[in-house]
Amino acid sequence: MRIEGETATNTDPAGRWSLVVPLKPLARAKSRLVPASGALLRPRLALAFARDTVAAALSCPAVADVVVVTDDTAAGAALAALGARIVPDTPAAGLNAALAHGERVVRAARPGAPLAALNADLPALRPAEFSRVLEFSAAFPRAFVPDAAGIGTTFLSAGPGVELRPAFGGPSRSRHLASGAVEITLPDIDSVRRDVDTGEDLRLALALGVGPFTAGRWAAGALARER
Ligand SMILES: Nc1nc2c(ncn2[C@@H]2O[C@H](COP(=O)(O)OP(=O)(O)OP(=O)(O)O)[C@@H](O)[C@H]2O)c(=O)[nH]1
Ligand SMILES: C=C(OP(=O)(O)O)C(=O)O
Repeated sequence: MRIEGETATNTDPAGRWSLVVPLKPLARAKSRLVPASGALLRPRLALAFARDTVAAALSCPAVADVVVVTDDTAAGAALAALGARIVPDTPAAGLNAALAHGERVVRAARPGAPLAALNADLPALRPAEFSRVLEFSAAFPRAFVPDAAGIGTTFLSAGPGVELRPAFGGPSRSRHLASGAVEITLPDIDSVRRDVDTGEDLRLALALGVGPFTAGRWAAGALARER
């Protein structure tokens, strides 16, 4: 596992992205999913969502690296195995503090790179759709993707040298708009907008087509429920 404190110089002429992915400790993550998943499956699904999100992001040619901000050691190890860099969340001060911390780590390592925050609950994320979002975002100092409900945010970008100023949590779409970030209204980016908070969100993500980790977890859970 790579740890905070490692340094690298930004010699990437292609202007590839660094992503910051926040992940709550699994014991507390995706609490709204319990009615659909049950208490046992919930943390496993939360990790599966993060694995599918990180794997899809890392497979985009425009992504140089993914930094996951988490205090969860087991989740960190699983995501490091996919190629993510893991940064501890301490002192734990909530989602936006975690993103600001990740931003500082990324800027120290790759000061001239574009940077974006990406939520870890996008199990249907498709690399082709996400690549289009990244390409589009590169034209603006700050840009964001509203979630499927049109209330929250799944992605927020900042160009080289631009502060991210994350304002995630609840109705963050209006906050990001008010902060001057450009709302990305590209067609056919459903997989980037499909965050999963509730059982209904999960049903819609499964219909869209989730990645292998979530598909496997959900199938195993269904088998267990049948027994
Ligand atoms: N590192 C870190 N990540 C967080 C924190 N709070 C939320 N996140 C992550 O931020 C993203 C968006 O959060 P939510 O959609 O609210 O996910 P959640 O908090 O697991 O879900 P609920 O328990 O239902 O609120 C997810 O990737 C979460 O794992 C935090 O305090 N620290
Ligand atoms: C974190 C967010 O909201 P939610 O918890 O509803 O996914 C957000 O969209 O900023």
